[in-house]
Amino acid sequence: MPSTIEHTIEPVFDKRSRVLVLGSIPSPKSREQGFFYGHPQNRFWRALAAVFDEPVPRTVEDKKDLLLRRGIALWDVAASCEIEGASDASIRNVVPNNLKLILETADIQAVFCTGAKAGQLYARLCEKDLGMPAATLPSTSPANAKTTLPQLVQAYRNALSPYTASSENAPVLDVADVVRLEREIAKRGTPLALLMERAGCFLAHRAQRMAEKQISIEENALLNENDQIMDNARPEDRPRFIVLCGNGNNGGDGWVAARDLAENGQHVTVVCNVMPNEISAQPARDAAQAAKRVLETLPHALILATPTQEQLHEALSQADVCIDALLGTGFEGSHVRPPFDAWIAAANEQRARGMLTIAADVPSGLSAQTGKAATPCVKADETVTMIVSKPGLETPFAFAFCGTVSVAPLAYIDPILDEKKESALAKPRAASANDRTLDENDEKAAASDKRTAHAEAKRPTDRNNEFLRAEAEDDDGYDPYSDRRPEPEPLFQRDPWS
Ligand SMILES: NC(=O)C1=CN([C@@H]2O[C@H](COP(=O)(O)OP(=O)(O)OC[C@H]3O[C@@H](n4cnc5c(N)ncnc54)[C@H](OP(=O)(O)O)[C@@H]3O)[C@@H](O)[C@H]2O)[C@@H](O)CC1
Ligand SMILES: [K+]
Repeated sequence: MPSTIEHTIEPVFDKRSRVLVLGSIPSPKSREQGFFYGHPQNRFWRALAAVFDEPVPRTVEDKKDLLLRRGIALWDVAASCEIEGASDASIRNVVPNNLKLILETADIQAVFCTGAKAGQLYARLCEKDLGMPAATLPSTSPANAKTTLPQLVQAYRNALSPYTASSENAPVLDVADVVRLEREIAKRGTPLALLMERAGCFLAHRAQRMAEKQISIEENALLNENDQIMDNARPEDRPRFIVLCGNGNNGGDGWVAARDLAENGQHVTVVCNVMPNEISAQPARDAAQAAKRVLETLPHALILATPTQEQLHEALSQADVCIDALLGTGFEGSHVRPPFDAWIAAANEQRARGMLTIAADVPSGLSAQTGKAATPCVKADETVTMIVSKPGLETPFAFAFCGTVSVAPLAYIDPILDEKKESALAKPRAASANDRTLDENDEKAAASDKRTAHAEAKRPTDRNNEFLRAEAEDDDGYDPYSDRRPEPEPLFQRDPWS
């Protein structure tokens, strides 16, 4: 029997939205959850996350954050209709939503419908009024079995990418400003604990992607139907992850990443110097305690506390991918103190033997502010830096330690940055990167831009790409990815622009 239903979920949009994505009407499961595409088998959120190479958002807050960060407005065509269950084919007597509400606020440049029914309804009831045609994308519903997840991802990527925001344009902020920014984000409703949860999940996501490359899984097998990456691999063939966790909040990111990897069925060893209840930094202590409780229940997870040098070497020698979460923006000094100095040396040795390393926020031992490397300093293949980039990661020689730098967009910061423009919170990532930033010292900013542009030009995006590797070689043939000490050693104190 058809029943009449009213749409009660608020649309998601703001003045920065550039593309409008419309379904027909929320399914019973979505109505129950109070948010769009809520059925666990619906592939909308998995496809969207894959388009932007992000972890799949889990909560309504994560989903809203992703949409706003990427400039996507989300609603449905119907404000009310008659429908049988979740069957689009049974939809009758549709009263459309007032979509003009969104167009009055945002400069929408394209409209997409998530399935044929929504497309037909839009064309019949909304197109004339709005003066914009809509393109129809394949439905993400499990009922649309003929379209696989990789096909969905491709279709949504092609459609959305020209209009949506990329994290490559994220600004560069001084470490002190990042701390202020984090507090401001928390004040506006995303607590530090949630930022850490997202940071850890981003790290886990990138580490899994790195492992996929490492074990050469076919590109088109990366996203299988269940999005359980590498799920088809036999347990003994799965990659092994090691997570080096420090005693501060950088370590907290590592504990969350370890928990997330283990929950995804991966083999994980956490190496730590203190147990979670001894961590004084918050939110790291709570996050690490929660992670420990989960890890202890999983047979493929191991916690190695205060290991001997032999135990550490043994654990590293079995790892395919290492997450370095020892020291982040709180690191100080020209030397890393024991025992982390020995841990870093051991991790770098193992990397030279083929283990891949991914650094949380900044390679441990590298100053996020100046780019100066301490003794010793982690050499990473990739650095996942949180929220925004930091000046130290943009210095000319930092990429010898950072590898590829990617920004994990943990929160929707554009409104904050725009408001803080006048107070000179942000400065641009590259000379042309964006125009919403100011600096109190124009000369300093210009020098920083020049260095940034230089670093951008020199940073290889793929260490396996021979051309990029060749370009990354300095004049003396120094390859930053090798473990040979450069001759002459590039000193961070020496400003190549002076
Ligand atoms: N705030 C947030 O909500 C979020 C924060 N986030 C994350 O937090 C990170 C910043 O965390 P943080 O400020 O706790 O500092 P952190 O980098 O862990 O370092 C402190 C530790 O380093 C140690 N240490 C220092 N110098 C040393 C040396 N020479 N040699 C050896 N050890 C040394 C110091 O030791 P201590 O001086 O206490 O003995 C202390 O234990 C940031 O990078 C990001 O990853 C994200 O999750 C987003 C949400
Ligand atoms: K780190």
